[in-house]
Amino acid sequence: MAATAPSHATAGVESAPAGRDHVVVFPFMAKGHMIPLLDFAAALAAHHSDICVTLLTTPGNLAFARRGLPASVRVVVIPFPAHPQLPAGVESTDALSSRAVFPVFLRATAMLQEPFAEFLASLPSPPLVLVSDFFLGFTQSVASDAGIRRLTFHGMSAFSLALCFTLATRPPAPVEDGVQFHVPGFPENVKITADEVPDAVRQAWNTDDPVIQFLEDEVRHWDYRSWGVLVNSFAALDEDYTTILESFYLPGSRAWLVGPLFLAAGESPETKQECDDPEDCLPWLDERAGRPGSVVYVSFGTEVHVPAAQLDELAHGLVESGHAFLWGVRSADWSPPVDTGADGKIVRGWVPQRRVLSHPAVGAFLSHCGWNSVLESLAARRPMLTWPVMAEQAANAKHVADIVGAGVRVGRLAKPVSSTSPAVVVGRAQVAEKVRQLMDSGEEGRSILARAEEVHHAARAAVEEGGTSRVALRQLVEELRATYVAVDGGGQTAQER
Ligand SMILES: O=c1ccn([C@@H]2O[C@H](COP(=O)(O)OP(=O)(O)O[C@H]3O[C@H](CO)[C@@H](O)[C@H](O)[C@H]3O)[C@@H](O)[C@H]2O)c(=O)[nH]1
Repeated sequence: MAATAPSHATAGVESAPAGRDHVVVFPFMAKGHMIPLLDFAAALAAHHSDICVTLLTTPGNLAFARRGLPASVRVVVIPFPAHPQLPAGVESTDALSSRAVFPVFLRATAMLQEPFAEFLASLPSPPLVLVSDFFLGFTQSVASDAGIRRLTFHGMSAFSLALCFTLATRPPAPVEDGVQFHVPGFPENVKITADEVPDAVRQAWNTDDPVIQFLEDEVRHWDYRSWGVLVNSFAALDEDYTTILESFYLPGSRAWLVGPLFLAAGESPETKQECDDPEDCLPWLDERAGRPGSVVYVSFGTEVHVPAAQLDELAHGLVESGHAFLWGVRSADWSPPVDTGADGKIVRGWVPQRRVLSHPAVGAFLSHCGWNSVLESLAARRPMLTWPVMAEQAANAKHVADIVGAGVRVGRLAKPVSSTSPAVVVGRAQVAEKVRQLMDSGEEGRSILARAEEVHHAARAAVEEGGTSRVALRQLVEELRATYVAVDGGGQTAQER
């Protein structure tokens, strides 16, 4: 690799990092993938101050990245590739006009290979490790060529990831809708239905969707060759699935459960002051602080597009439930068909979700079950109303509601099952009933709350001194350091597997 005219710029501290004390983190440009890796960078900097952490991102993501990081993490910016089908300035999936543009976005991010290679070539010595998202599969080949080990990150739980890998390689015999089946290698009591199988896996069985092809190539060719896999979860929630997960990687590779990463990161002076609350959600909740646990927080994350007909039913259902709600809606052109009253707040902009969830006025989270939302909700002792839509969210809902017992199921897919069929709509009566089931302090609601409380304590314990995640982070650094050797003449590190 030639190190001529590198096309990257450093924003932050300028010190030239030495290999053995340097970790490079490269997140995919989607909020649900970026946030946990920002937290990983912050956690590493907080607990291993002798390591220099460099976060790699693109210009359009710089401000968001910087806001989530302590000043000690160095940020390097590489240009986002121009793609004829992608409007200039769209550098994160939450800015995509629809899910249909996602394949184009993936192709654009694959073009980051060259500036990424230039960046690595400009380093004085190979870093201790590269931590990069599986969507950036090219990072494996570039790092490998440069004699650098790569730790892959998927954003998912060990449960969902192990499920994806197992079912992708061992499809079950056809089963009817709603019939539960056992997944090879999983504990006997864990059974799932066909519609809980993650989208990418189900589609891979019978379509040639371009996104699925991309993901399959990423995993088969690159991901399984990683030195290990970083998981934003913790042993009490996910240890039953780590052995299955590890079996897909090269012998000796480990799944490192070092989360919840936002708790492991803690709050630096910079991130503590930074609270992006453009819609004044927190003051609105403060007004309801006298009624602890009375508000349902509603959000479908940063990727899901919910059809207007479904949003209408949800609005009616929330009002009919009689409970207060705070709802972050992504669709700019949708208006509620019903007067939501003073106790129903709908916001369009960014919600400071973690702070909202830990606010005393909030009692539950109606969520699409993105993995970050699951962790944030349970860590804040908030039980969940699960409403998965896409990706591995139905598996996460299974995990929360049936395996952990900290949630009530509201519905499943709000999206059309095919391009010609109408969206599946969960009716208002069902929404209202499920909200009341959890919020009306019946016996079931109390036992679900108790489970959320247990997960909250386990999550905190995991990241404290001596906790499973804190120990795993230390072991990860120790093992990387113990096996670090500079590049040999053939461009391979001795420890490369
Ligand atoms: O207004 C908002 C919206 C989101 N968030 C944060 O954004 C993240 C959203 O992540 P997540 O809940 O995981 O949802 P998605 O953005 O939908 O996540 C994608 O990535 C996840 C991790 O791989 C997957 O589990 C999901 O299925 C996939 O849709 C969380 O940290 C939220 O706290 C906010 O703080 N404010």
